[in-house]
Amino acid sequence: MNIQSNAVRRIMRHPAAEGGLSTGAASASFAAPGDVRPNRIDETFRRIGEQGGTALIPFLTVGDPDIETTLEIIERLEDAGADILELGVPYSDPLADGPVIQRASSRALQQLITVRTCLDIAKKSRERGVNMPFVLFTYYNPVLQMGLDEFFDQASAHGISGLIIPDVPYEESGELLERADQAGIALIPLVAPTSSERIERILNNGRGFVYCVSSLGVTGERASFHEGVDAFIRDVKSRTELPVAVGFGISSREQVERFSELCDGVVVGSAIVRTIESLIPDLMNADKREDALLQIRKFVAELKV
Ligand SMILES: O=P(O)(O)OC[C@@H](O)[C@@H](O)c1c[nH]c2ccccc12
Repeated sequence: MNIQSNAVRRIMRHPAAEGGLSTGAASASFAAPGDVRPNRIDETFRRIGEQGGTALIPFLTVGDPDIETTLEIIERLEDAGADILELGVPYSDPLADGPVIQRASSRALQQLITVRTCLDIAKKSRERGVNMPFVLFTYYNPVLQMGLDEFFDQASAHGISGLIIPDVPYEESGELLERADQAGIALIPLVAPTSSERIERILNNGRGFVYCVSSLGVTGERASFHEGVDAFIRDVKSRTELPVAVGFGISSREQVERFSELCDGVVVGSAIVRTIESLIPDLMNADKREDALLQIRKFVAELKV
């Protein structure tokens, strides 16, 4: 199938995601706060909300196991029904990540993946007809290394819609929020069951969507979640007009279905990264590559509710 037909196929599946076509939404279910320009993340949640669905938000580590494979996996994720994609910038000290994503970061760093590579991947994916909004996930150090001016100029130019920086607390994110707003990029806040009295201030400065962390600790598949997680998500939902997504530990359709009752989106990272990891030998084998890519697509398609 040539790229042109891929692009057509993708646009036909997500016409509203193009942003150029009206969804006919009389009232936005989820409005960007204040005068912040709505971006494609808002449109995506609104479209899915109107359909009574839940946004599926995969995370992958860019460049794991290599750049071309990441590009092909991104296409399969969209084909599988992913609605928004978290593009993870590999980092040498991923303090919030469990062993699966730590290993993926190490493999990607061996490919010399940088923030710029990740932005290039975003641009190349667009050229290949991928429509879903991209959320760049990065620790703060790579952004500092690049310089804030250059980072936001390049992120905006490469079509990044959202940004998650887990190691910058809300209290120190004033300049980042200002620059992200200027660049038209949603700085997505993370809230945890322990955020308590800080939640109000975090939500008041939220953009794009609110990322509820389901459990304490680091990323990684879980059989159970923080005991008060349902009440926590309901509380966050009651305090914001933004869409609310939950992540950390989610790895099965049953878990996605459970959380889709409570929120507007579900983030799945480690389970997808581990699936990719388990298939690396086949992904590197020309005779088995296509089947391995199909297995990744099937795994993710099973998570779409
Ligand atoms: O991997 P999990 O348990 O499915 O959780 C999502 C997570 O991968 C992704 O959102 C993420 C990757 N690294 C992070 C660090 C902090 C918060 C979130 C993240």
